[in-house]
Amino acid sequence: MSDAEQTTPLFQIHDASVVRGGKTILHVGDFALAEGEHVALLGPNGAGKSTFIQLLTREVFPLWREEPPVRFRGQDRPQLADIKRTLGIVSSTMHDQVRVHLPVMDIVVGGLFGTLGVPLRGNVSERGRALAADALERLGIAELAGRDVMTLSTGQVRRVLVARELVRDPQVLIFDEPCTGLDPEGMYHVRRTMGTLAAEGRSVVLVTHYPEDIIPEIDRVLLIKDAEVFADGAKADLLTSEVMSELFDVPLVVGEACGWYSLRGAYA
Ligand SMILES: Nc1ncnc2c1ncn2[C@@H]1O[C@H](COP(=O)(O)OP(=O)(O)OP(=O)(O)O)[C@@H](O)[C@H]1O
Repeated sequence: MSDAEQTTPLFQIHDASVVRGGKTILHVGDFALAEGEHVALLGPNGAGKSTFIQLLTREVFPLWREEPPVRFRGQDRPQLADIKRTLGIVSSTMHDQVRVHLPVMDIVVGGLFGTLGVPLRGNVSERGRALAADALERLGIAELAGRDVMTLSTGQVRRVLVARELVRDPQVLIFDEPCTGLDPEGMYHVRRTMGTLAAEGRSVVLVTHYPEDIIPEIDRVLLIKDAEVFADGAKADLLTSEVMSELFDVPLVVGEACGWYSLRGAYA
């Protein structure tokens, strides 16, 4: 990689406004994410977090500006295929679609085709199956390969969906509220999975309502409130009782232990 490529951010946003029904649902002044950098987007319901992610994935477009508001690796009109190859996305939307009796191996191999299972005419090479087996192994769920996905717990399905993204070897993993609906065991494993991927050198972009999801590897947090970037900076500066109370508009107390954060209500 040349020096110029190394310093070009993975994503760059400048003066991006997303308008729906005559209302600005997100405005971002300036934001840049470096290659390999991790960030957590935190904020209340309806703040604009998912819209922010959709700006990056080009599922929504900002208002036109003379200077293009969103750039991917310096390009203002990137190929969608390049973005798709670079990003892996784990969200509850995909989880909701897991309603078919298929072996876990087929679900994971399906990631190579962008389908939920292996397409009828899909020709799965030995290498494809080996990639899928390797992804399952790295996430510590190799023993699930032959299981019917419909028989798994919610937490196991979510990790299978991470493996499904990993077969394409994306440099960036976006986790959109990955722990929603999971019990403590499921949360433990999903958070550990995020740590594994961060340690492999991939960017982890996390969208969450809860500081508990922010793994120690993520140092930067982007707080979003009322369709604006409320703050962008170091976790140690922003995950404080004062800032969280202001972000969520209720009195809250932040705790920290061994790089992990927690949030509880400050009841009088
Ligand atoms: N197509 C649309 N038309 C009108 N309003 C929309 C549309 N899409 C999103 N919104 C509104 O934009 C705001 C931001 O939505 P977004 O999904 O980005 O928030 P979020 O922070 O991800 O919320 P949550 O935490 O609840 O998932 C919300 O108030 C939502 O109702």
